[in-house]
Amino acid sequence: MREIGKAIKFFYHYMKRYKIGFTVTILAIIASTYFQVKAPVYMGRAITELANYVVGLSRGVSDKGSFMQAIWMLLLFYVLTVVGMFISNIVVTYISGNSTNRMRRGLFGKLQRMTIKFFDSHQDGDILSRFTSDLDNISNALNQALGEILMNIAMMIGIIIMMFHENVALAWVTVASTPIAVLIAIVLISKTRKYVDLQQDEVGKLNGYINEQISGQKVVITNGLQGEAIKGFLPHNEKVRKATFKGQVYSGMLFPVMNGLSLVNTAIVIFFGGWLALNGDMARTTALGLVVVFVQYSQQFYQPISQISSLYSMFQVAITGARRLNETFDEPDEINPKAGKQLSGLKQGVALKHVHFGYQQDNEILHDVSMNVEKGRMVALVGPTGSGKTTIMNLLNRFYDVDKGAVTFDGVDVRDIDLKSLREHVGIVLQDSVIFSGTIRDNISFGKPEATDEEIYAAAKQANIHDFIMGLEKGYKTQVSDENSVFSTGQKQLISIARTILTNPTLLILDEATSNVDTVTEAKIQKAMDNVIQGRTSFVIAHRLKTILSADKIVVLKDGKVIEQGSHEQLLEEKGFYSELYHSQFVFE
Ligand SMILES: Nc1ncnc2c1ncn2[C@@H]1O[C@H](COP(=O)(O)OP(=O)(O)OP(=O)(O)O)[C@@H](O)[C@H]1O
Repeated sequence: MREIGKAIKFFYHYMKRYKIGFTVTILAIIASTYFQVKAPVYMGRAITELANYVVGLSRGVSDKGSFMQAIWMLLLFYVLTVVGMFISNIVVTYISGNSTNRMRRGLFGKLQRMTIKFFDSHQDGDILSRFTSDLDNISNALNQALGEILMNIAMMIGIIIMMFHENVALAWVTVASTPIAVLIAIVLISKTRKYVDLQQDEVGKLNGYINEQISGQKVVITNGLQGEAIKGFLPHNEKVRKATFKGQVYSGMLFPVMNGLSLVNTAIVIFFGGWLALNGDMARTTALGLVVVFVQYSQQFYQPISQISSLYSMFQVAITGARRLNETFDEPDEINPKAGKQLSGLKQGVALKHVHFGYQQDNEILHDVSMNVEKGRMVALVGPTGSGKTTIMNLLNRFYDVDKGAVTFDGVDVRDIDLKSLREHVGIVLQDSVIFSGTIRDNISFGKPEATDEEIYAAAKQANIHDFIMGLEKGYKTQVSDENSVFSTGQKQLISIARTILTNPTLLILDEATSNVDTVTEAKIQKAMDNVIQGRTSFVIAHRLKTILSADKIVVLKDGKVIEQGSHEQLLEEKGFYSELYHSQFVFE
C-alpha cells in the first residue's frame, strides 16, 4: 500500500503540470462515454420504430420517418463517441510521452549528481535497466492503460446511470452478477500477479547470467567452456518459460471467463426482457426495443470489468518501475558545501591528516593514514594489492569522504571546498582509459571543450600520441568509440593523458597502467607521464621502478597503513618492507 502511495506521489509530481491536458481528456472521455451509452437508446428506438413501421404496414399505414431519424441519431452518436475517444487518446499520448521524457531527463540529471558510492555499489546493467525496462513499463502503462482505465471507469458509471434511467428492474438483473465477476477477476489477477512477479525475478536472473557470460566470453572461449555455458543457461531459460506459461494461463483465462459471464448475463437479460414483453404492462414493441437496449448494456457493462482487470498487471509493473526510480531519486547527492571555498591554484601542498576510512561502516580500510605532498613534488604510492592505494586516490578527489581525520588543500579541508572548483583543479589518469563516442578531437578536449586546435595538438604531442593521430586518414576528425576505437590499450592511455594535460590540473592523480603493452608503447607512456608530471604536484600509484625512482617521496602502504615513507635511499637504508621488496625483484603489483 505504501508502495502505491509513493507511486501516486511520483506520478503526480511528473503530471501535475498537465492539468489542462487532463481536464481536456476527462471532458472528452465524459462526452464520448455519454454518446456511447446513449447510442443503445437510439438503437432500441430504431427497433421500436421499425416494429411500429412493420405493424403499420400490415394496417396500411407506412411512415419510416421516425425509424430513419433514430438511425441517423444512432450514427451521429457513434461518430461523436469515436471523436471523443480520439481526442482523449491524443492528449493522453502527449501527456505520457512528455512526462516519460521528463522522467528520463530527471533520472539522467540525477545520475550526474550522485556519489561514486552509488556507482560502485550498483551493477551497470541494473542502472541501465532503470532507463530501459523501468521507464518502458511506466511509459507503456501511461500510454496504453491510463486513458483506457479512465475511459472504462467513466463507461461503467455511465452505463449504470443509463440502465437505471431506462428500466430499474432490468438494470438490477444486469448488475446482479457483478460481485461474482469481480471476485473471479480478483482471484485470477492475484494468481497472474504471483507468476508475473516470479517471471520478472527469473528474467532478472537470466539476464544476469547472460550479462556475465557476455563479459566473460573470452574466458569461456579460451577454456572451451561453450557447452558448459549453454548447460548453465538452460535451467534459467526453463524457469522463465514455466513462470511465463503459468502467468499467461491465468491472465489468458481472464478474458474468456469475463466474456462467458457477459454472455450468460446477456441470456438472462434476454430471458427476463422477453418475460417483461409478454407479461409486463408496457407496449410489446417498446419492450422489444428495451430488450435490445439492455442486451447492448449488459455486453458493454462487462467490458470495463475485464478491461480494467487485464490492464492491472501493466500498472503493477509500472508501480514497480516507479518504486525503482524513486529509490534512485532518493539516493543522496554529492555533498557540496554552501558557499564553498574557490581554489585558485596551490600554494603549499596537499595532505592526508590521520585519515580513517571504510567503504562500509564496520570495515575500516585506511587506518590513521597521514602523508603530504608539497607543491610541485611527486609522491609515489606503493604497496601490495589491496593495501589501499586506489582508496587514497578516491579521497583526494572527494569521491568519498573520510570517516575521521581530513584531506586538505593548502590546509583547507576538501569538505569546505566547492566541489566544482576542487574537481577543476584535480586531474586523474586511471588505468582503464575511457573513450567516448565522437572524434579523437572531442575525446582529447573532453574536459575543456573550448580548447583551440593548437592547444589540443600541443597536449597530444606532450602525450606522445600526435604523430599516431596524424597518421590516420582523418586525423583528429577520426570517429571513435569505446567499442570501435582505433587505439590499442596503451594508446588509449596516451589519449587519456593528453586529455588531462589539456585541463592543466593543479593536482595530478595518476594510476600507472599495469597492462602489458609493447615496449615501444611503454616507452611512449613513460615519456608522456614524465611530461604530465613535470613540475606538477602529483600522487602516482606507481608500478614501474623508473617511476618510483623519479618520485620525490615514496609512501609504502600495507593493509591500509602507511608503514614507511621517505626517499628511495632513505627507505633502502631503513631495510624495511620497501627494501625487502626492492631486493626481491621489486614486485609491487
Ligand atoms: N568500492 C568498494 N567497496 C568496498 N570495498 C572496497 C571498494 N573498493 C576497494 N575496496 C576494498 O578496499 C581495500 C583496498 O582496496 P584498494 O583498491 O584501495 O587497493 P589497492 O592498493 O589500490 O589495490 P590494487 O593495487 O590491487 O589496485 C580492498 O580490501 C578492497 O577490497
